[in-house]
Amino acid sequence: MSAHRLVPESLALLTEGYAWLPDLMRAENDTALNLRVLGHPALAVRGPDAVGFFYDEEHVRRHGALPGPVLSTLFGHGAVHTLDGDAHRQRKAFFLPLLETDAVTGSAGHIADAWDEAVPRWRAQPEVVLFDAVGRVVARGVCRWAGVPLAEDEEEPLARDLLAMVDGFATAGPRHWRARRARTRQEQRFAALITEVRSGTVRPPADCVLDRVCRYRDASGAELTPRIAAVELLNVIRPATALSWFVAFAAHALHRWPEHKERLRSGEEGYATAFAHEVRRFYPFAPFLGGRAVTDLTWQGRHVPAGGLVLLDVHGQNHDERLFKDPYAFRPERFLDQPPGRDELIPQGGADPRNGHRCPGEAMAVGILETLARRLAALDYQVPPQDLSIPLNRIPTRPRSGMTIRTLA
Ligand code: HEM
Repeated sequence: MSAHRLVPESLALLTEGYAWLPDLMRAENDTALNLRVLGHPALAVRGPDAVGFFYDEEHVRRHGALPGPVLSTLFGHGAVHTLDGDAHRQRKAFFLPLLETDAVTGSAGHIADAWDEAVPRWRAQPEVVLFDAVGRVVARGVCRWAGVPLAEDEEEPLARDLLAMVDGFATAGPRHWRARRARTRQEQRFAALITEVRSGTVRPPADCVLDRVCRYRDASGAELTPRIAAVELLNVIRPATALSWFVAFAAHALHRWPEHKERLRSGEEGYATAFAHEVRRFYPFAPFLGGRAVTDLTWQGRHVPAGGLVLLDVHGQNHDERLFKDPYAFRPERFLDQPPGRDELIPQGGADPRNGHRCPGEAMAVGILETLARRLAALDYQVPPQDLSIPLNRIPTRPRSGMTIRTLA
């Protein structure tokens, strides 16, 4: 093992994307690695024990770890992602009801309805780009569920902005500037909505997400400013549209390995859940997560000084053969008899979402993906010739074509 690799890692990240950390780990044949990122010492780790190490607040803090361009696009400045300690616990409480069964079935139900409403429109079109079409379906369904008013003609522009915010967070080019403009536009729009709810001009259903964010109070008893409330409302609506990526991946999997279609259609007990987990494991989404070392840390004999970066190799862990046999085979069956271990499968972070930063929308994401994968498998469509490659140097990646389908009547 070399003590510190001196490759210009930030450059390597841009050129290698998802393969960057896993390749470095493979070269060292290890599950931990010292490296330098933008000239700073860093420690990259993976594995269930490393998840415990990474999510221990005595070890790693999030404040100051997320680059400004990521906040200006993906999460929003002042978002829950950037908080630590009591401030984080208090803010996270707003998101914890998302873990409940009601939220999972309610959101999936509304999104399923929006899918059913969209299918006749798709049948009237020669071709549909599934990635974009699902963005619109999810935006419509999740807004209905969250109590956010959305006129028919607002759906498409909202969906486009939400997808742009996710698509543009990890690049310096035009996609990034599109993402920034999208965030500014939607933060302003949602902040105005929050002001209208607080003044009584708009009356959302009691206890819906919109109602709760307007009433939420932080540790000092103060309500959130309209902008921060808008940021957190968007942190419910926006990640739901990330399901566009996973539904496009599900369509990719059904095209490559059509045998899964029948099993999804048959309604076989547990199969759709196993399929959803395998899509989240197999296909790349979050490459890694990062925080700052609170103090001088040592993990498996490797050190990182206080203030150094600690990276959790999400993509590498989801493809680690020590955890998943034959990791580059798409096999939902692996999750049929045994659900994924909490700290083994980590596409949406690890550890307990109630205590740390793990995604509070994970059960919702699985529920929505299961529901839409079943509907996709039940839909009669053809896949015309197109570029189905999934470039690993694009973050977040997707099938290049967006998965174009021709629906059959
Ligand atoms: C495609 C689906 C999704 C993916 C891949 C995803 C992924 C992630 C990841 C990787 C994190 C960071 C975990 C960490 O920093 O430790 C996260 C956090 C978060 N996610 Fe998701 N997510 C998805 C869906 C959702 C949904 C549907 C919601 C809400 C409805 C949601 C809300 C959040 C929030 C609020 C956080 C911040 C939590 C915190 O900092 O405490 N996500 N998500």
